[in-house]
Amino acid sequence: MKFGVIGAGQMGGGIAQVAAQSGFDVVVQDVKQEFLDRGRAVIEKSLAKLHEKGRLTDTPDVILGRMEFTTDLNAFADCDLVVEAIVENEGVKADLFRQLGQIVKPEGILASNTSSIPITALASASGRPERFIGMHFMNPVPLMQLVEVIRGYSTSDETAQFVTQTAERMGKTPLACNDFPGFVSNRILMPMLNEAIQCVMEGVAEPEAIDGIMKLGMNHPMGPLTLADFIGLDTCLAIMEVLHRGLGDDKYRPSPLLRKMVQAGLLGRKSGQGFYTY
Ligand SMILES: CC(=O)CC(=O)SCCNC(=O)CCNC(=O)[C@H](O)C(C)(C)COP(=O)(O)OP(=O)(O)OC[C@H]1O[C@@H](n2cnc3c(N)ncnc32)[C@H](O)[C@@H]1OP(=O)(O)O
Ligand SMILES: NC(=O)C1=CN([C@@H]2O[C@H](COP(=O)(O)OP(=O)(O)OC[C@H]3O[C@@H](n4cnc5c(N)ncnc54)[C@H](OP(=O)(O)O)[C@@H]3O)[C@@H](O)[C@H]2O)C=CC1
Repeated sequence: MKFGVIGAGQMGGGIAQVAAQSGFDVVVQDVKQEFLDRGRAVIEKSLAKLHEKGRLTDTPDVILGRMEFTTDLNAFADCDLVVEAIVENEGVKADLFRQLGQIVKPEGILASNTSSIPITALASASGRPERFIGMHFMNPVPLMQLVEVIRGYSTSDETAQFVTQTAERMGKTPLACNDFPGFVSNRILMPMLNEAIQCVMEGVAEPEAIDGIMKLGMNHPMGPLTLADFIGLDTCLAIMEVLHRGLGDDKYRPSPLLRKMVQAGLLGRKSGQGFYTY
């Protein structure tokens, strides 16, 4: 199978890596060569770590040999499945899917790794809504078990079955849900992270204490502020805005502190500064 990935950021890189580990031929595209180089370096580091622990069936060189990195969208023409993992912005994603719908062979399936944006709207932009679906991996992709599979209004049974089987071939556990803002994962997770940020703003406790309380008290592997930094505060804000707008309830209002930090360029781990310094 030929597997396409758009975006070589933390999610796109992880999805491409796991697809190549699973034996697929993978094409990864991003808008600039420097993003591809950065993405490839992260993949190499992750593969080295997994190899060292004996968790790969092939060597890192063999896996990397299945991967092609390009800035050209036309490289997706003969892909069987293309998963998009670019910035969490509906307009930007819809523009991309408008182009992809013209480029990828008609029988090819298009999927979005969006955290929250309506799959049905992106499916319409692609011009092939029956062969369009949400394939939502979790971060960090090489370590996390879940793929949330989200059917749009017109997604066909064949498309849902193909993507479910592909997720299984990638060693993941696919779980299905319907197309509502934030799906299941982020409808439940993101208000908790937003509330933790609100606690910082209101001076309820220091970030370290908030994280410590949730780690030690609830056995969460990462505290909510560490996790928000890990996901990216820009992505967290974009998801809260989709929940707020899409569900029309003020309980999803993004914390003003979250908004201010994004405006200040404090995006978490990827910018070197968020609730913590990296
Ligand atoms: C926003 C959305 O739309 C949806 C989302 O994805 S929300 C985010 C979902 N993800 C989470 O909630 C993640 C929560 N965190 C965790 O589950 C865990 O902290 C974790 C799995 C990330 C790491 O596990 P851990 O045992 O706590 O930490 P850590 O010891 O640092 O990592 C374990 C090992 O994996 C390695 N590792 C970490 N990331 C890796 C990667 N991408 N590839 C390979 N190895 C990796 C670490 O280097 C470490 O190796 P050593 O044992 O040799 O030191
Ligand atoms: N972070 C997370 O924990 C998770 C995120 N997601 C979703 O995955 C998607 C990607 O997130 P994430 O990997 O964290 O983001 P990143 O910022 O790490 O990566 C996004 C990548 O896409 C590139 N990009 C931006 N616009 C375009 C475009 N028009 N065409 C091609 N590439 C483009 C970015 O380049 P540039 O650097 O120029 O912006 C960057 O390399 C989002 O939809 C997000 O909601 C899903 C699950 C978990």
